[in-house]
Order: sequence, then C-alpha cells, then structure tokens
Amino acid sequence: MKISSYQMDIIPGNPKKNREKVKEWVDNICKEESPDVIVLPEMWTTGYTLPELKEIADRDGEPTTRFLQNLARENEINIIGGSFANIKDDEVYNSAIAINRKGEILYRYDKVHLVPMLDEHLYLKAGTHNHIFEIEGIKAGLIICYDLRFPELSRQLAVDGAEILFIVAEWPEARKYHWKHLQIARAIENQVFVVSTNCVGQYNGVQYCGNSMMIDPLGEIISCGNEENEETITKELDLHSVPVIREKVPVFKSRVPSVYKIN
Ligand SMILES: O=C(O)CCC(=O)C(=O)O
Repeated sequence: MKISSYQMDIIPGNPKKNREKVKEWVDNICKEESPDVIVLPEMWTTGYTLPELKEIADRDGEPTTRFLQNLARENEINIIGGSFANIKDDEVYNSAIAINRKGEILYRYDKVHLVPMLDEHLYLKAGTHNHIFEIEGIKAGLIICYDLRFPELSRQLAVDGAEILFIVAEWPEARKYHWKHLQIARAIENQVFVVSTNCVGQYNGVQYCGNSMMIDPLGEIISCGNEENEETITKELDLHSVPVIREKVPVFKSRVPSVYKIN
C-alpha cells in the first residue's frame, strides 16, 4: 500500500483557501506518485481557530465531505481526510473521515478525547464511538491527535483487528518528545503500522512540530517529516508483515484481560 501524507501549513480560519491548497496538492501527488492512499492532518480546513468555529465550520460535514469525495473519484484514490470542524445539531465536533476510490464514505469519526490544555471542551463536543474500518481490504483504525495519549483506544482497535493506525494531528512543538515516542510505543505494543500526519507552521503563539511519521509494527521509523516546512511523505508499506510479526511475538494471544482492572 503506497501512502502519501501531506504535512501541511494550514491557513488559519480560511476553509476555502485550504480546500484549494489541498486540491492542488492531491492533483499533483496523484500525477507524480500514484499513491493508493493520501492522508491529511487534523482540522485542516480552519486550523485551531476555536473561537471562530461556529461561524466557519462545516454543517453536517458539508462542503468538505463532497469536496473530498470528488477528489477521491477524480483521482481514483483513497483519502484519509484528516479532520475538520463540523457542526451537527448546533454543536461543533472535530470530525475525521475516510473515503474510498469511488468516493464512498468508509468511516466517520468524531474526536473522543478533547484537550483540556486548549480548553477544547468550551468550543467542541466530544464523540462517543471509535471502531475499525476497511480500506483496500486492510483493517484500519483512525484517531485524532490527543487520542494518541490513551493507549486503550488504540489497543481496542488492534484487538478488533486493525493492522494500520492512522493518526491525524496538530501537535505542538512544546510536546514533540511525546508525539514521537508515543507513536513508536503504539506501533510496538499493538504490532501495527502507524501512519501519522501532523501540520507545520504556527497559530496564536503555538508552533506545530511536523515529524509526520510512518512506523512499522516493530517500532522502526520508516519515514519522518521535517519539523518546520510543508512536506509530502510517500512510502510503500508491506502490510503482509503484520501477521508474521504477530506470530513471532504473540502479544495478542498472551493477553490476560481478566487481570486488567481498567475499564
Ligand atoms: O496531547 C498533546 O500534547 C497535544 C494534543 C493536541 O494538540 C490536540 O489534540 O489537538
């Protein structure tokens, strides 16, 4: 599976310009690299302009969903569409989406863990569900940024069969060490490929740290983006290695859930 990740410098508060930017990137990358899957970062239509979201967010997923569906169909490409601010029943959610080559929606997810350090709970409503989906016949999970800190969420996806974990983010420079090492931990403990897409640039005094990564199920970094600039990371992943690795070190067979007391 050839995957291209867009480590984007998001234009704050300007969904139209960001959609134009993404269209240009997708059209070019599809011509140059013909990936099977492309991945966008968290909140890529608006950036983290939390106080403005009620005015500029999508409504019931539109127009961003249709925009991504058209891009998927035109380029015959699967899209992990990052996430975008999305108003449903007058509440703003941080909504992620996955779309196949025919433009069909494979999965929708609203970020479950809101970030106290950003007062997200004042602006956003949390989602309540997360589950696996299939992309090109591969079982996958999709989480958003702060979700990475909760091993239970990724573990549940792996126990349910995920072999690849997509992480879309706007992770700050201030906690870059956590960003890199938690991803490696999630890959090793769950024996999954991790594909993450972070943004770069800064907004409102927060510097984002790039370092979008592709990591194999042994925790080896296959590819890592730079820290400051827009970049496309493209790699071919051999997903057949997952069952082989899980057979050699049979973590899932060795689990003893009856001993674990956390809910
Ligand atoms: O957990 C962190 O340190 C960063 C999380 C974050 O910025 C986010 O979820 O948007």
